Amino acid sequence: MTTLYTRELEIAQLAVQRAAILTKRVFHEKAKGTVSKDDKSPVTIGDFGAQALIIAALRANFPHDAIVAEEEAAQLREDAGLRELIWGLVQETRLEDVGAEGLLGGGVKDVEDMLEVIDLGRSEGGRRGRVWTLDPIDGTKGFLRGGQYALALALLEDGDVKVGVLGCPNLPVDDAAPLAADIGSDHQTDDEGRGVIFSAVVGQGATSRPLGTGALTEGKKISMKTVTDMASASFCESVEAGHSNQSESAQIAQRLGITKPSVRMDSQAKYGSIARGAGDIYLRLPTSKTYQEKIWDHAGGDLIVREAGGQVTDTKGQRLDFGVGRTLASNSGVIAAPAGVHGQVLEVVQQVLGLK
Ligand SMILES: Nc1ncnc2c1ncn2[C@@H]1O[C@H](COP(=O)(O)OS(=O)(=O)O)[C@@H](OP(=O)(O)O)[C@H]1O
Ligand SMILES: [Mg+2]
Ligand SMILES: [Mg+2]
Ligand SMILES: [Mg+2]
Repeated sequence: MTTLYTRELEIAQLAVQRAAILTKRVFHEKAKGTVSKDDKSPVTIGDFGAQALIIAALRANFPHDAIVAEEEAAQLREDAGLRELIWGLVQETRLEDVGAEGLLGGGVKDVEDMLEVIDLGRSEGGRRGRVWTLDPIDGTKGFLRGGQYALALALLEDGDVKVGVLGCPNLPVDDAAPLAADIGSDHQTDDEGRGVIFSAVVGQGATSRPLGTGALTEGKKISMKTVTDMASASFCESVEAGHSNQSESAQIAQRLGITKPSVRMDSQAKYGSIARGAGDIYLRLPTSKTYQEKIWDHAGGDLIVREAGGQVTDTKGQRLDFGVGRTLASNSGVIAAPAGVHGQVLEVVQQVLGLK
């Protein structure tokens, strides 16, 4: 009998939900109006705090699993003020539901233990065994401007994504809500109707549910839209021009006959948005030969899109390979689209990039 990953999914979702309580609090109390990620910036506090809370839950429940996470504690070891600030937040953050909080177990003993917990995320990853990958705040720029960001957690087994969870505090709960660009939208004063967790287990489909503050509420199956007419399709890409080549994506859209402008959004909220049919295609085109994408920026989204009826490859048409270490060293770019049109999109991407 195959493993159902029921417990992994539940713990991952609750851990993400709890950490989102911290990131939202940090945003409301500290982040408004801040624009950069300097040493003491709110996003730094949110990054470390969320990483500590999520890894503490993984340590208590799955003590033998390896973890590949974005942040490491070195900076905190140097800075007592920052360390104490984060420790205060970590201690105070609890799920409202006592049973749900109890399921997460363990906890963090003291400041030193918090640093150790953060550094449990330093695994090199690889092809063997169970490896969790975590981005405590994906889309740091989005977080700071009150736009899209995600708490991203996934479980790999022998290099394959088995469980993916994306907590998106600023996306609409409603799967049918229209896709909105990050820039120019003002989410900063309005939490109502926002906050969603996307999740998927391999072979079991993808789900969305409201991002609450207590026990998990019931999930709904999500699926990608079937694209029958490219003229009305929509595509998402990064906000930052340095993260994806936007002049090439514009040419690709034009050749495909897509008439709408791209929706530019930070973070893996892009994967969640196309998985629930709010958008159709996610393009991330390499901007430099040297930057290697990180596994925590894609693992959860990759599984959620594939389980919702999509295909995810790089620009060479190869599946993303999460088993080569902390980066996607053998891939280049990302093309995520409904299975029915992925081949057509890939073809045009390869023409425009001169790959064929
Ligand atoms: N040069 C370069 N090229 C490609 N990707 C890069 C690059 N530099 C950073 N990153 C990673 O991009 C993550 C954010 O991706 P997004 O798609 O959200 O980008 S954007 O913020 O919307 O522009 C971002 O994740 P976070 O650090 O978690 O925000 C980075 O891991
Ligand atoms: Mg990231
Ligand atoms: Mg991050
Ligand atoms: Mg970062």
